[in-house]
Parts: sequence; C-alpha cells; structure tokens
Amino acid sequence: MARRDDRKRRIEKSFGAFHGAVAAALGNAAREQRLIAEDRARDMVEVMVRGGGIDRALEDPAMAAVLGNPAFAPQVARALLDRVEAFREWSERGPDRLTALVDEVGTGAASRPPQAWLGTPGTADGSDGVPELWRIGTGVVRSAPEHQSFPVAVPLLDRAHLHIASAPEGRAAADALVENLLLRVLSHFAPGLVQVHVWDVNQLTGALPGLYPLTRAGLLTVHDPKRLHELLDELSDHIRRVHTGVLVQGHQSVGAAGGRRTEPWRIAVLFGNRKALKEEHQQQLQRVARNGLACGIQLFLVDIPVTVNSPIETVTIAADGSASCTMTGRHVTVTLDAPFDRTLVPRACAVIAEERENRRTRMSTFADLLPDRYWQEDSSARVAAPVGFDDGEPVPVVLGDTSPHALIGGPSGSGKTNFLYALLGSLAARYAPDELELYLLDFKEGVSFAQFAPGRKDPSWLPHARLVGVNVNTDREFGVALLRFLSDEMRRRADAAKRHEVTKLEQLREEDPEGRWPRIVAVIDEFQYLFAERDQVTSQATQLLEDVARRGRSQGIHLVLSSQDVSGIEGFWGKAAIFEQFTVRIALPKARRVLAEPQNDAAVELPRWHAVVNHESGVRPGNAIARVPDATTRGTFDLLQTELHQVRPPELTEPILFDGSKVPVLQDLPDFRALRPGASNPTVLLGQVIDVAGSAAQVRFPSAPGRNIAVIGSLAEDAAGVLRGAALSLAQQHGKAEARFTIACFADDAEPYAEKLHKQLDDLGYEAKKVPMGEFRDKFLVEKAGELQERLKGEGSALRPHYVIVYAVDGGHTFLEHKDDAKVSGVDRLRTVLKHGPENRTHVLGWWRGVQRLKNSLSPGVYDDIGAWVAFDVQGKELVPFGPEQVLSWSPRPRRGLFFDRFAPARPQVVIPFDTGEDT
Ligand SMILES: Nc1ncnc2c1ncn2[C@@H]1O[C@H](COP(=O)(O)OP(=O)(O)OP(=O)(O)O)[C@@H](O)[C@H]1O
Repeated sequence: MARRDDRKRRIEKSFGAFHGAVAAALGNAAREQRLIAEDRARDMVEVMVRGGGIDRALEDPAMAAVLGNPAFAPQVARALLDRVEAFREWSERGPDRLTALVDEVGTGAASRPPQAWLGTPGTADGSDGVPELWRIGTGVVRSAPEHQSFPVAVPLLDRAHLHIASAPEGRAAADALVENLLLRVLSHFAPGLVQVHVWDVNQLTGALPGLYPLTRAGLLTVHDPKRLHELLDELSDHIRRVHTGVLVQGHQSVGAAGGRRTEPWRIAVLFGNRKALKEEHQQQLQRVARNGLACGIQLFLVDIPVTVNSPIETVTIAADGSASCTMTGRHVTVTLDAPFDRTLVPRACAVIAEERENRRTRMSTFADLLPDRYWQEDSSARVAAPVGFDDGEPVPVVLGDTSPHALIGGPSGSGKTNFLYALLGSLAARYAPDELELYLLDFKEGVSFAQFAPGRKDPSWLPHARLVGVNVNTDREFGVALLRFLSDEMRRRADAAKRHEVTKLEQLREEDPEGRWPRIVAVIDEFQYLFAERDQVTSQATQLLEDVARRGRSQGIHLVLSSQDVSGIEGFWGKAAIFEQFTVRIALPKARRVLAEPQNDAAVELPRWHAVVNHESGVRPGNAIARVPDATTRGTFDLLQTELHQVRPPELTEPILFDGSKVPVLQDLPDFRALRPGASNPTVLLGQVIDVAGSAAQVRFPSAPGRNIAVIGSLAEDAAGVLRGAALSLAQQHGKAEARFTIACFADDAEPYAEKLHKQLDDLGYEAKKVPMGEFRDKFLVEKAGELQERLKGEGSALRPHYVIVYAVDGGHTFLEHKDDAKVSGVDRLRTVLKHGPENRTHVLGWWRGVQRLKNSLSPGVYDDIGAWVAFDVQGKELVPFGPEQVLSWSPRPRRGLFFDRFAPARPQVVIPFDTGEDT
C-alpha cells in the first residue's frame, strides 16, 4: 500500500514538476505573444493613420478610442510631424503660388472680385489672348496641417467645356456658379463677343433671371425645353460654317487664327435633371462637344450625365454646397464664390446690352476694317480680312486652300467696286507686300483701278499691286495675258514645290523660308467681258481660267472675279470644273445666280450697301450678311494707300500698268533698251504685245529668205508707228557706218512721218537716204536688183545690212509697173529685192494700204516673201493667205494691229503700235 502511495506521490510530483515546467513555458509564450500583439497593433495604427491620412483619422469617431490610447501616442505624433514635413513645401509657398498664377492667367474679370468690373462693359477683343483660367471660388487642402485658402479657377473658352454635377440640394449653388462664370466672361470681352444660349429641361423661363437684360441685345437666347434639337442643330450648323469659312488648314481653331476675334464665342448652358438625354440628343451633343471648342462653342452642362470625348472640367457640388473640381483634385475642397449682388447683376447686364446696341447701330467705317498695326499677318495658310460688319461684328472674307476663289455679283451701282476696295484695303493693311501680291484688272469703262497705280494727281501706289490694268475693255487679250501670267507663275511654284518635295504653298514656305512666296490675289472686275464673244480669246481665257481655278489653290493663287451679271457667261458656267472652285460667293443687293438659287434668295431682300458673304458655294446656311462701309470716297482707301506707300520696302518697284488708252513709247520699252550694236541677227520691234511684261512684238532678221515685213492698213499713223519702231530698233543694233537705210514714200499723208524718220536716222549718224519715186524706180531698184542678181551668180562682195523702208508702196504701183527698155518693171525689181534681198541682208519694211494692194506687189500666188506682217483695219478672212487659220477671228479695232511671223512658233498676236514720235 505504502509502495502504491509512494508511487502516486512520485507521479504527482513528476506531474507537478511537469505542470510547473509547462506553466513556466506557457507563461513565457503568453508574454511574448502580448508583446508581439502590441507591436502589431502599433503597426496597424500607423498603417491606418498614414493610409487614410492623419487628418481623416483624427476626424474619424471610430478612431477616437484608438488614437486616444497613450500606447499609440508616438505613432500619432510621428505621423503628425511627418505630415507637417510633407506639406512644408506646399504650406510655405503653394497657396501663394496658386494665387499668383490665377492672378496672372485670369486677367480682368476672369479672376478679379466683381467690385472691380461688374457693371463696366469689357473691351478685350481676343487680340491679346484669352484668359486661361476663370475663378469659381476658394479652395483649401483639408489634409494640410494649416487650412490656407487659395483661389480656384477653371479653364474655359477654347480650352475646356464645363460640367457641373450637383446634389439636389446643391442646385442653387450650381446656378450661382453658372451665373457668376457667365458674368465674368461676358464682362471681360467687348459686348457682342460672347453670346449665351440657355436651355433648361424643366422650364422655359426662370433659369439665370439676372441675365435677362441681355436678351434684348441678342446676347442671351433662351430655348424651348422641348426643342433641344433646334439648339443643337444651330450649334452644329455654326461649327460647319466656321470650318468652311474661318478655319483653314494650319489653324486648328478660330482662336489660333490669331488677332482680333472675328467669331464670337457661343456659350450653350444646358440645365438637366440628372437623367440621361435622349439617345439622339446625346450623340449630337457629343459631336458638338468634340468639334465645338475649336469653333468657339463652349458648353456648360449642368446635371446632364454625359461622357464627352473632349477636354471637360467637372465641378461636383455636394448637398452642403461645398464643391470639388477636376482642376484641383479631390483633396481640395472648394467653397464656391457667393452669387454676385442680386441688384447689380441685372444692371451690369443692361449696361452690356446697351453697349452692344451702341456698337451695333454705330455706323462702321472703312477705318474700322483696318487693324491697329499694319502688316502683322502671315499668309502661309491663307489670307483673311473683314469686308464689313454684321451687327457691329466684322465679317471676313477668307481666301485659302479650302476657299480658293471668289465670285462677286451685283447689278450696276450695287457697290461691287466699293466692295473690292473694302476687301483690298482690308487685306493690304494686314499683309505686307512680301505676304500678298495683287494683280488688278478692270474691264469697266472708266478707270476705277487707276487709283492703285501712280497717277499725275496722286503719285502714290498700292505697294502690293504688281499689275494694274485700266481702259482694257476693248482689249480682252489683257485678261488672257493676266491669266497666262498666273498660269505660268502657278507652274513655277509647283516646280519649286516639287523640288522641295512638297505640294502646297504653305509647305513650300516652310521648306524654303528664305524664298519669297507671297499669296497672289488677282482681281478681274467685270470679267464677263473676257467671255463676251465666241472666239479665240474666249477659248483661251476659258482654258487658262480653268487651269488657274483648279490648280491655283494649292499654289496660293486666288482669283476674285466680279461681274454685273454672271448668269449669262456661258464659257464660265458651262465648265463645272471652273465654277465649282469659286466657293466664296459674294452677292450684292439683287445679284443673280451668285448664290445657290432658288433656295438661297438672300440677295433679293438685301438692303443697300450690304453684301451676302458666303464661303460655302452660295448655299443658304453659309450666308453671312455684312454692311460694307464706304471705301471709295476721299479719306478712305486713298488715305490708307498713302500711308502704306510711305512705309513700303524701298526695293519695291511700281506696279506694271496696263493702260489700254496709252500709246507705248519705243524708248521706254525694256526690249528696246536691251538692244545693243553688233547683233548678227538683228531683232525688229514692231509694237507692244499684250502681256504682263509689256514685251515688244519681235521679228528676227537673219540672212534668210522671207525676212521682209509688211504693214497692212489704211491709216498712215498706225503704219508710221510700226515702221518707225522697226527702223529705230534696227539702228540700235548696228554701228553708225554698218547699216544703210533707204526711205521712200508714195502717199502725201505719210510724208511727214517718212521725213521725220529720215531726219531721226540721219541725226543719229546713220547712212539714211530718202529717195523720191523716180529715183526709187530708176536708180535704187535698178542698182539693188542688179547687186542681188550678181550675188545670185556668186559675184560681187557681201552686202552691208540695208533696210528699205517704203511708205504706201501701193501708191507708187502704177508708176513702178512701167517697164523700161530691158522690159523689166519697177515691180519686177521690187519682187527681186523682196525675194533675194533678205539672204543678202537687204530687208524691205513696207506699208501697203490693203491686202490686195500687197498681193499686187508680189508674184502671183507666192506670198512667202512676206515672212512677217502687222495688219490694222483689215478683216481676218482677207489675211488668211498670209497666215494660219487663226487669223480668221480677227476683227479690226482702232489703234490695234494683228501681228504674225511665219518663222516664229507663236500664234497671231495683237499689237499696240508705238507712238510715231510726233512730240519727240
Ligand atoms: N458701302 C457703300 N457705302 C456708301 N456708298 C457706297 C457704298 N458702296 C457703293 N457706294 C457708292 O455707290 C456708287 C456705286 O458703287 P460702285 O461703283 O461700287 O458700284 P458698282 O456695282 O461697281 O457699279 P458699276 O458696275 O456701275 O460700276 C458709288 O458712288 C459708291 O461711292
């Protein structure tokens, strides 16, 4: 028994020991565990405090017990210290920096307190830029150790749309935000530059009541809640119009076009009810949002759930009126500015409306078309200039790649010429002569473009003008010459572009910055004259016009054609390819067919001195109505021209003047001045052809058969001009003793001319002899024909250049027909001279007073000896034996001749005879 007890005791003891050991071990473990748990709790507190932010944790009631626990005091203290450290940079400088920034980019009403501007109409016109940010309230960073406040502003116009999402209780704050922002924008810019459209799903009236005074000036339009589509359509139309009218390649937005803002901003404020819009409205709204910013359309969407694919700033307003916005992020709590004073707001709007009305009714003048500083614009992508005003706002005409050419129509007296002056003045003031060149041709009877060239009364000229054509109404060839020049220039530019591996002027200018590549605007007033007849001129003009109209656009060559009545111009309308290119249509009152009639009849009702300016080929939605200021009376264009003339670059030359009424002076012609002695194949100048360079009609005199010249026509003056020009130009190319001149005259009325030429050559020191009829037949022709016969046989010495100038050859015909003892007549000998003279450097320059009379002097049916001729009052059909079929279309007109040279590739050309030297 005792042994059993002893064993039990031992066992108990062992158990005791075991229990003791286990208890000791367990006690240790628990303490360890407690320590670990405490560590872990501290870590967790740290994570919670830092993860959510110490500021939040301190405000969180659920965290109060934890953060109050002294065990965690070090963690809280550390987090607080770290926060101060982390915010140090912000706390020391952030709010001040933000304040300065908003101050800097939110100029004027964009950020200043309303006392500084509310009630004073704005003056900004966009030329000095547009505020980048617009103030909405004050922000604080809640999590920052110190709650310093700073201004909060959002991007708007051209930069971002605005979306406001409010809790139902926050709607009043949303309304106030919208109203404040609108007032800031409306008050910053000159009245009229910002127009507001309001649509409220819930009500027709009521939204933004303080702004109502704006409605009478058309600056605020309230839209019917049921007709959202109408507003959206209006905005879409506007976008389309701006795209075709104002935006051109290179300018991504109306804002980027630079300078004074020509397109007002349209702010569309849409108040919703937090429900989605109808699908179709939603889609249209998205399209407007996507394309609108670039076209000056700004959306304010209030409580309309919509996602848009364009920059948009969102302001979220909570039930308590506090807000946050995407600009500042969720950490900044925004206190929106209080609504502006209830009584001041309508008054301020009334002032804006009144100023707007004043501007609208004020008569805009030519001076209003001009910029403050001349020649500041760049024409790489286009030229654009206002031509008039619509309700005080400028209406521009744009010529560029997308709107290359303009067609202007209006009956006589409707103001076309005045419109052209307004356009040209407005352009010339904006673009320097290196940016823009003008070619100006006026087919009107009268000289309305003469102003642009130097005149006796006004020696100033328009520095941009490179060519001015006046008094050309009977010489349609001037039009062809201009078009040919443009077509050549177009080719030159296209070649240059090719060399630089580009296709357009704008790119060429980039690739060749040193090159001079101005845009060219060519104006043809009363251009219907060009197509007046069914003839060569019309067909050439049509062909060239088509070429330039189709391909000029990319080379910066623009046509502006104006006419009283464009409807009858077959050559023009018959070619769809031509007239489709004239996308800019300008209709003056009662113009026909310029706009896309009959749908667009806007010109019918147009008041006096107004124009429809349409950049969309005349379709109705493209109409812009402009009142065109007087640009032709004294003190308007003339004054501008004087000013521009004074500041013109010194190297600029005067414009070439095509003046149909002017008689060209031989000595003034560049082609004459270029002549030098010693030419082996002298050049004969016969008159001036109609081209841009003012070139002479030229015939070469190599020693070859056929190199004689006939002048055909009844008037001595015409013929004398040609013969004198020919003789003097030949003299110019020979040394004094080198050439001989023999002059004969067989008509009394030509005698003074012949005499004069003889004297002139004599005075110049040439061997010139004037021979009477008898001597001409019996001595001169006998000797000359003899010499030539000898040369034919290979005898005699080489002959000197000898020019035989005979006035009215036919007047001596009967006398010349008389045969001498050898049965040879003067006519026979004359034929010999004509036939064999040229190859021996003897050339006849003769005047015959009719085609038949000329034929009589030649061997029957053989007309080759007359290689070149100038015909005056002779019908084309009579000339056919002497030239190509094209001469058929020639109908004579005063002081103009038709010139043809068998040896030259050119077609027959019109020439203006030189002056006869009567007053030299
Ligand atoms: N916007 C305007 N403001 C004031 N006067 C104008 C205006 N436009 C034109 N006029 C005047 O009207 C007259 C006719 O204008 P203009 O010569 O420009 O018309 P047009 O259409 O070219 O006529 P036409 O084809 O007969 O020459 C001119 O005396 C001109 O000064």
